[in-house]
Amino acid sequence: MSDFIVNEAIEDYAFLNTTREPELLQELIDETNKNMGWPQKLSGRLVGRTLKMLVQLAQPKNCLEIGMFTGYSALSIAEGMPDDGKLICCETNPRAIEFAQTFYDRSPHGHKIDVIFGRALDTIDDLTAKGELAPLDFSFIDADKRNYMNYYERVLELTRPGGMIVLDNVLWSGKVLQPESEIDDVLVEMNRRIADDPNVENTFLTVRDGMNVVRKLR
Ligand SMILES: C[S@@+](CC[C@H](N)C(=O)[O-])C[C@H]1O[C@@H](n2cnc3c(N)ncnc32)[C@H](O)[C@@H]1O
Repeated sequence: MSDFIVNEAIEDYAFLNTTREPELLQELIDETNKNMGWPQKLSGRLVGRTLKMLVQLAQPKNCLEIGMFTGYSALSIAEGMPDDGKLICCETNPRAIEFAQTFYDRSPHGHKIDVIFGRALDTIDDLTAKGELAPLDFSFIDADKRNYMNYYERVLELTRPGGMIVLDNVLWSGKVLQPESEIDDVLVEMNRRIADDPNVENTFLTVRDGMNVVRKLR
């Protein structure tokens, strides 16, 4: 099934009428396509520029990314962050980490990014035990969908009131309309829980495969 559920011509039109990402990120896309398995995991311009815009407006200092891959979204987030901001990225693929680091080393925003190898839930527990994670200002959740509810709940606890959480792939290629698998059910339940929670407000964007933008109220 395609990752894109918006009409392809409309998707192309939106892409062509969105600010281009910096050249380094275009190079990162090309190199990911050439060198990495499953290059379609990379979120791309529409998601990346949306993240950059949100971060540019909110100016979060304490940020978390769950699921970094080759660093496209991380560099998009870092680009909008203040110079003294910190983005902690959780990733389990050592090759993706090595690849991403070569681009962070070349980016004027790379110094804002710290990568931690390992399963995100373990990393969150470790950092929380050391008092190094909360209060979060901004988080981007984009790793294994089976754990989405766990990620969301942990991150929500650690987010300060007024902080933001963005979840990618919340339309799950449209499978949320006719869930058939356990993973489909996780996405459906999580989207419903967010919309019903009086402690947050959200907007569900039909950008690419769906981005849920959540703001913690209290
Ligand atoms: C969709 S990709 C992320 C794409 C990236 N955010 C971007 O926009 O380019 C998901 C990533 O999550 C990683 N991942 C999967 N399970 C994980 C886990 N339990 N903890 C941390 N990362 C995980 C995968 O290795 C993969 O690189």
